[in-house]
Amino acid sequence: MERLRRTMMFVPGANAAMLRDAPLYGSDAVMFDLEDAVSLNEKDTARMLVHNALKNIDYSNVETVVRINDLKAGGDQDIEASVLGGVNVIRLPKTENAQEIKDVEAVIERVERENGIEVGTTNIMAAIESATGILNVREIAHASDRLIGIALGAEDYVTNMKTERSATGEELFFARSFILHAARDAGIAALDTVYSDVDNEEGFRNEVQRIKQLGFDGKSIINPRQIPIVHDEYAPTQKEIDNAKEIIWAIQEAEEKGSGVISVNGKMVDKPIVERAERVIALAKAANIITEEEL
Ligand SMILES: CC(C)(COP(=O)(O)OP(=O)(O)OC[C@H]1O[C@@H](n2cnc3c(N)ncnc32)[C@H](O)[C@@H]1OP(=O)(O)O)[C@@H](O)C(=O)NCCC(=O)NCCSC(=O)C[C@@](O)(CC(=O)O)C(=O)O
Ligand SMILES: [Mg+2]
Repeated sequence: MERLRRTMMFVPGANAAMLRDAPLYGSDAVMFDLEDAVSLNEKDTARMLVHNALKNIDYSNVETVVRINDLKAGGDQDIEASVLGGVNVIRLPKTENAQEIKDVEAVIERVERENGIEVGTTNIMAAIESATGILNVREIAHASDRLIGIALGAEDYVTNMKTERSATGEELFFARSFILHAARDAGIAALDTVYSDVDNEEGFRNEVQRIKQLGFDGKSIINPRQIPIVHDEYAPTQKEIDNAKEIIWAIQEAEEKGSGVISVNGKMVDKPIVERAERVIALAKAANIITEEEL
């Protein structure tokens, strides 16, 4: 089953208490930051804290991600500490071209080989945060078999574009659409950017509704209070669940009779509609609206 990535919560790598409590809040992924949330004089401490957290804290089903520094600024040491800690995903910030992902992959592979870790265990995510990155996102999306997703980093992106973030987000529409198309073309996840105004619940909810409608799998977030809002917006309604169940049962019945297309409540149902119904069921299970056993 496809892994859900509705919420990927940034946790500053130098904050030991936040690293400890991060998995308790219920996000789909926790993302330990060694880059911009860590000051230069705390980089070594943060790397060590993140390594120890990965090794000693039970993150259970919560996917672990580490946002590393540029390879020229300690990123190789960040990778080593994270891979040895058993991280699931390395996130490269400010990715501008495919070669940078290949370089990250080479370091990961070396660390895996040298330490008896099965080669290919560690996944990669690319965060795109500039015009150059957006224009190269198609190649980036295909740069490595380890790449499981692409994320937008809008704070750096709008700075690079010489603008600011607005409530309606029109300055991000092209970047979001381009990232989504590249991710879907490569068959990987698309993650939207952080919403920095943590106390503005209404503005955050509006943004979540917009990015869900565009097609994003989820969002990078910065605070536990943002988790229930995203999960709530991504949770299907009972009507959507009932409709999805009906579609799946009907297509199973049709396939038994040798047909791939049928009509449910007067509407044609074929493969893409079945795929959408299956996603509704997966989201309903993730939100504990229905049990794993149902369907
Ligand atoms: C925003 C704020 C200061 C608010 O603090 P507040 O104190 O008001 O929060 P409260 O709600 O009161 O906290 C209630 C309880 O939750 C605990 N708690 C809070 N946040 C927690 C958390 N994240 N992890 C675990 N625990 C947490 C807290 O310790 C407390 O625990 P307790 O005392 O026990 O009750 C805080 O959240 C925070 O630091 N967030 C992370 C910020 C960060 O990482 N920024 C870098 C990544 S973005 C970037 O770089 C831009 C980007 O690159 C992005 C891209 O690329 O996508 C681009 O370009 O766009
Ligand atoms: Mg950034």
